[in-house]
Amino acid sequence: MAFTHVCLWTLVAFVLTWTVFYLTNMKKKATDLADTVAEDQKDGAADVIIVGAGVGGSALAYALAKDGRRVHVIERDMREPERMMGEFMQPGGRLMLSKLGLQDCLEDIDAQKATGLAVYKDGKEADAPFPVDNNNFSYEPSARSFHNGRFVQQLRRKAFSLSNVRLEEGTVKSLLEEKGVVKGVTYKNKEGEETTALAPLTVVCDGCYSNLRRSLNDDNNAEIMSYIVGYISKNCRLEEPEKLHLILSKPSFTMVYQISSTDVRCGFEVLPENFPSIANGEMSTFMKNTIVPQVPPKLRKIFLKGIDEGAHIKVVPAKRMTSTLSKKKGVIVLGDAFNMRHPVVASGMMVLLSDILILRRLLQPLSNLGDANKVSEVINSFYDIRKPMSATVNTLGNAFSQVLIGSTDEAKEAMRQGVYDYLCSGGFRTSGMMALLGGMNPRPLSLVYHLCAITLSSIGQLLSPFPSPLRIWHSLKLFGLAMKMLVPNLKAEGVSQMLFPANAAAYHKSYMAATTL
Ligand SMILES: Cc1cc2nc3c(=O)[nH]c(=O)nc-3n(C[C@H](O)[C@H](O)[C@H](O)COP(=O)(O)OP(=O)(O)OC[C@H]3O[C@@H](n4cnc5c(N)ncnc54)[C@H](O)[C@@H]3O)c2cc1C
Repeated sequence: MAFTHVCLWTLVAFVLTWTVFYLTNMKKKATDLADTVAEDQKDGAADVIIVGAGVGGSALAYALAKDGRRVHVIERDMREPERMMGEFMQPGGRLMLSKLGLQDCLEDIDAQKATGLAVYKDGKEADAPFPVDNNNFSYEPSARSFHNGRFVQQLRRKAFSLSNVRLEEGTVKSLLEEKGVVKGVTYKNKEGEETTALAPLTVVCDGCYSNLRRSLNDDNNAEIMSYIVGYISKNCRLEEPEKLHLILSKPSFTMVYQISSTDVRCGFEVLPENFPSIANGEMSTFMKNTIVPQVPPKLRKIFLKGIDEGAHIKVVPAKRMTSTLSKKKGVIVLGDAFNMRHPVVASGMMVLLSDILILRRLLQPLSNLGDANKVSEVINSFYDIRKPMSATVNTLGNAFSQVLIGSTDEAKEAMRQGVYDYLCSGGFRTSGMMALLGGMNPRPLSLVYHLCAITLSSIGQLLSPFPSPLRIWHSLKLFGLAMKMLVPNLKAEGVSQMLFPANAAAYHKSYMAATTL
């Protein structure tokens, strides 16, 4: 009995001692952190830490530094990236670049001018150019295609030419946090030492494979929709290099476009359930037997060139992820770490640049970023103001990607045909869709209008020449499919309030005000 008492009291004493030690230590750490933040601020340390110097991190560093902020960028790899993403800058994205003063980053990288799409389906071909007479779009209405890595290096060079931008090579491991407020990051520097950096504001811009977003959002809704498989055919030039060639092939779309004066990107979408193995040669067979025969003859030679020359085949997941605001203060997540849509609309960089423009504008009135509550207010309004652009592009991307998947279902096929007919019919339909795709008309209401028009014209085609019971059945199915495609996407984007004309006008106005310099 006495022995049990001794043991129990020893255990209680141990727990008490440990608790006191732990609490004292925590308090000391918190005080140390607060002291270091204050000390760092006095020493002229950074106002903002940016994690990642990809498209978003570099562009943001430039924009904030231009406004006089001291920016510390931590990037894990400063070498030129070699990626199969972010190779096409829509006209709307070019406008954003110019508003940020970064338009020259598209120069000296052998970027190619693109005036629109050439769309192919079942042996037919049609052009869908960007509209040239869009009064609402005050910039040259063409896109640029390029090697992503060259563009990223230009952005980095431009940002780091500013004396108040400090670039450091290092890998960020975690966010430093105190009572729900992010104070900085821990990272491994180039020498391999674990160290910390502190600033009143941390921007997480670490891309689509972001580790940090998980520590900020419980709601990690990133979903892999499919895979994009691609390679580069070298030393060749397309007959029409100024068009992005989109083939409505099966199982899904194929794309071919010039990314430099001598290089052509060839790529296609594969659905996760039928992914051929690259290692055992199934992919090569799939490309040669399934994809190549569907590539129009005028593009086929170039498409085959890369395969025959053993070009390196890359596979990138096509993800979608709706944006979620972090509840923590002192931190903003941007770019692919924040929001993703299907890459078929080639618009991730455009949405990101539009976000940077808005954020920079909203932060400008704050003389210092130390007031976490004020910064949080900015982040909340940023989330609303970005909607016209982000919701339009995200909904378009996710809906478009579902329509482009080939199917044996008659209703689905009618919708796919309907998209081709509508996009390629010329006039108002083509210019309307291409203005949305090019980011020249960031209005969700216009998108809903065009998607409803596509649905109705597809139903009209299905019912003609007369509405038999089977045709009526397929039409009802098509209508159901369209709703299933549109409603969840709109709901996920939270744009229902934007669909009321009065609200839509107000949202559009605040978006335009925030992106006008
Ligand atoms: C297949 C595909 C094709 C696409 N094509 C297009 C297109 O044609 N046009 C278009 O506009 N958009 C396209 N996108 C989307 C576009 O590429 C992205 O939206 C854009 O690159 C996102 O930029 P970012 O700055 O968020 O990320 P990134 O440009 O990926 O930059 C992230 C940076 O963070 C660094 N980093 C990551 N983790 C850490 C860490 N822990 N510490 C330090 N640094 C870190 C990385 O090294 C990288 O430099 C495509 C996407 C996919 C998947």
